[in-house]
Amino acid sequence: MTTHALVLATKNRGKIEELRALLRGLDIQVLGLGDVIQRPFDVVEDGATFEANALKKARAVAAATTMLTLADDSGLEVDVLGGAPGVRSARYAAEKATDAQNNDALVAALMAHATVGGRGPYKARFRCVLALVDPFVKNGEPFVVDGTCEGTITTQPRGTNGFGYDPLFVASGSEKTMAELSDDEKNRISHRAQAFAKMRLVIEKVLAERDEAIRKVCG
Ligand SMILES: O=P(O)(O)OP(=O)(O)OP(=O)(O)OC[C@H]1O[C@@H](n2cnc3c(O)ncnc32)[C@H](O)[C@@H]1O
Ligand SMILES: [Mg+2]
Repeated sequence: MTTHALVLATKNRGKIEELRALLRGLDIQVLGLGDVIQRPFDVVEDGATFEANALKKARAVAAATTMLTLADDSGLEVDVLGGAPGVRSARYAAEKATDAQNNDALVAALMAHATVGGRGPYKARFRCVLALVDPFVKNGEPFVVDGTCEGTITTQPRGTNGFGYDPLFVASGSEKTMAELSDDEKNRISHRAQAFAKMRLVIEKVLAERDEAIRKVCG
């Protein structure tokens, strides 16, 4: 029986842990960037959409590794901020900002909004686009899926689980922030889980096709 492998085109530890948990149960070995590329490797995320950035990351890593590659581009959209931080979520406070700095910048932006009469609840959503690139599919198109998790932003951070804006995000139907949920609870409702539910079928199909191709060549 063949063991397939897939590389995750992300440097974000939080995403890696969540994607590994979501991929559990598939007959596939999951590798990180550091397992397959032993040199500095940066992809400039200058796309105008999550989709453009996810595709750019997936294509760059697939080209560098020749491996089946899964990339994630994701972020938070806050309605009263016109959809910001959006594609700039990782660098909302500054280039190379920490999660804490981004959270502080988001609270500051909402406080500034409050001083001109705006008030909560601040409707928001997490969005995730996953792109899968198989560099050996002839004339192949990448597979792209998306997922959304609706909620509101609280200006009082709570919880220590998860990553990014999780301490400020309360999913619809929940009282807790994402950072107060267990890993399993977050992985049942998150934007990443919603996207992965669609991607899972695609990965299963790719693996079945590879099994078939391997059987033909290797018996
Ligand atoms: O590009 P890679 O290497 O994958 O890692 P990154 O952290 O730069 O990832 P993005 O460019 O996709 O930016 C996503 C940002 O959106 C936020 N974000 C995405 N998913 C999140 C989640 O599940 N919980 C909290 N914040 C999240 C968080 O601040 C991330 O840094
Ligand atoms: Mg990034």
